[in-house]
Amino acid sequence: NYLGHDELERRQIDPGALKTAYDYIVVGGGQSGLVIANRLSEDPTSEPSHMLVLVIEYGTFDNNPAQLDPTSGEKYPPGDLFNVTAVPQPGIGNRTGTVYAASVVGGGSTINGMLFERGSAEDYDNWERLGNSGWGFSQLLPYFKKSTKFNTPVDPAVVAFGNITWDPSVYGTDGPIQATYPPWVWPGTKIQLKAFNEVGVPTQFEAAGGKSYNAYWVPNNVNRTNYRSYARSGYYDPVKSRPNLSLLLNYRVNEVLFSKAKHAHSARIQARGTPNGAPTITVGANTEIVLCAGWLHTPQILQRSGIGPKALLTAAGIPIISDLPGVGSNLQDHPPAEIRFSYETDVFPNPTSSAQTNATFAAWVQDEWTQHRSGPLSIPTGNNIGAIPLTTMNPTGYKAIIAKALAQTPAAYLPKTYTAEQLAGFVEQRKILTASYQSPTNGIFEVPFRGSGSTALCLEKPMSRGTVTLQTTDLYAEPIIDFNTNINPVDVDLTISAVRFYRTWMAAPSMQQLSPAEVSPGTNLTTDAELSTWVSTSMGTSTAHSCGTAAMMPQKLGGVVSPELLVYGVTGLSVGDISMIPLIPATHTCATVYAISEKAADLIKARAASGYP
Ligand SMILES: Cc1cc2nc3c(=O)[nH]c(=O)nc-3n(C[C@H](O)[C@H](O)[C@H](O)COP(=O)(O)OP(=O)(O)OC[C@H]3O[C@@H](n4cnc5c(N)ncnc54)[C@H](O)[C@@H]3O)c2cc1C
Repeated sequence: NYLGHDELERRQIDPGALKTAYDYIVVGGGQSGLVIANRLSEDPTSEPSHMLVLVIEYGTFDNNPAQLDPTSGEKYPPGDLFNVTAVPQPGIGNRTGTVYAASVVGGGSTINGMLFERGSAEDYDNWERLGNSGWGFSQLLPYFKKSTKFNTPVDPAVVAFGNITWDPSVYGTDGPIQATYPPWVWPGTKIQLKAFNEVGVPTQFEAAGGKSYNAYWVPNNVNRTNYRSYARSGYYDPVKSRPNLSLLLNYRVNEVLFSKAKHAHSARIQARGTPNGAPTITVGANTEIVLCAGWLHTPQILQRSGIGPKALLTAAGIPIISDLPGVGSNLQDHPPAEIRFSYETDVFPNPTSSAQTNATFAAWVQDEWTQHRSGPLSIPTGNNIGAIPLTTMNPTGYKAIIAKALAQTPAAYLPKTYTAEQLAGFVEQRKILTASYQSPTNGIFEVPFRGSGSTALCLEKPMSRGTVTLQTTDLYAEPIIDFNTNINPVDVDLTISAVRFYRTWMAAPSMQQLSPAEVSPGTNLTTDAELSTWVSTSMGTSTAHSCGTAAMMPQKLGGVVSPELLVYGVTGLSVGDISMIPLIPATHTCATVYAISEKAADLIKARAASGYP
């Protein structure tokens, strides 16, 4: 059929057909898991590369054709997500906030908004500054390229109308994930860009070469005919004939099991939906087990396996294999604050009201899509981002915010469980973050825009840190999620700076043709105290960019994995997903996860080639 999924499902192996052991077990067939499984199973015929790879995925395929259309980028089908909530968040008025964790083959890439951008060079250089040699932007750029194929946009008239610019040299030409600009630009976007320029935010010619700050165009991960290009279509479907690659669906990895010498030798798995105590299967891994279960479950699996904070494991009755306090800590995201302006004299057509109020336009939109896969419905969540440096947002106040951050007692706003090592790690992070706060080449707030007056202001470099903690009374229940959103008052100060700057943007000369009228926060809220209250009632927990819960940092700084992505204190176990991020980059995370997992695969292959210790 259209997706060829009958054939795909025939390939999916039955638990009864499992071998006793594989060379590699990849835990989680989400975005990073499919990348790593593809690369590790490359070259199946020539020894010694004939590696048997098993991917174990909790979810299944999403074969709904609508999930491949750009409009799926804002739908987030509940069946493709874990049904979880965070604990009440004191920093945002005790609201619980949304949690996004994918539970489907392809993971986040199957359901995400298809905004395909990278962070700035500084974002990744900061990882290296934290003691992670080899992870700066120049070393990651080859992997960004390797994962991508940039297609020249199909409609030159749209490119000319929007003045969309790009530099093909920063993209790959034959990578598995396709990217391009869709054949539509809302006219209001051009006005918004011009207004940004007027308030000191220039437009980048191309952001993906390490310049994702100020204002810029962002491609979407879609193919030339505007179908979602994602881990399944790019890394899994094309390799379905490989005899050495197997995918087991609807199974949950409970634990990784270790030898006396603390070598990870097998995974214990259980059929999805079966109760605690139901039969499990143990599958062996001769070479390595790679955790790719995402920011929420990679730390949970580690903790269940005896790798995590000693006190937590003891409370849960789990024998300690490696006392790593950082497992499940360091949780970061981009908390969003919804800001709303109404454009009283909006241009036509616009994304806010034109399709609702003009039947002719609405019919044209549908027709354009069904006949040509073009027009407004070809845009997923958008193509324009402002990533605003703090020095631009708050030129007179940024030094005071930095001074406040540096004067804080580090433990004051961190989870009570933080050890001396973790505190030292946070102090290092704070040094780096405050340097970013005064950098003109790093975005601190993201303002996505697409011609409408309302958007989510996203805090790109928060000081607050959350946790993912095993339920000690039910190890197989979903873990306790605490984002600690805005718990550090510096995050509130940064958000207030962003709100004020948004107002400055709306007051720019070019913007006046749209007559922007503030709806929320509301013009009556002006003082720090008033805006602080607004922030706490309107900020959310997540933009689905959660990361950092098995961070790559030196162990003496509370890290969980080394720059080779190997888990400290054991052998044969690595992390290849978004959990390894030590400091959240100022970008949507999908492209970064492709680069991380491509690099992870190379690291794994290199150690296999050089012989394991
Ligand atoms: C709704 C949503 C919208 C987003 N929008 C964008 C966007 O527009 N642009 C952008 O750049 N980024 C976006 N992102 C972020 C990006 O998609 C993610 O950061 C990325 O996909 C994470 O990849 P991962 O491999 O670390 O985890 P995932 O892709 O989440 O993969 C983890 C996999 O592990 C499986 N799993 C979990 N536990 C177990 C277990 N115990 N045993 C076996 N399998 C298990 C899960 O089912 C899942 O398939 C979005 C994410 C979401 C969820």
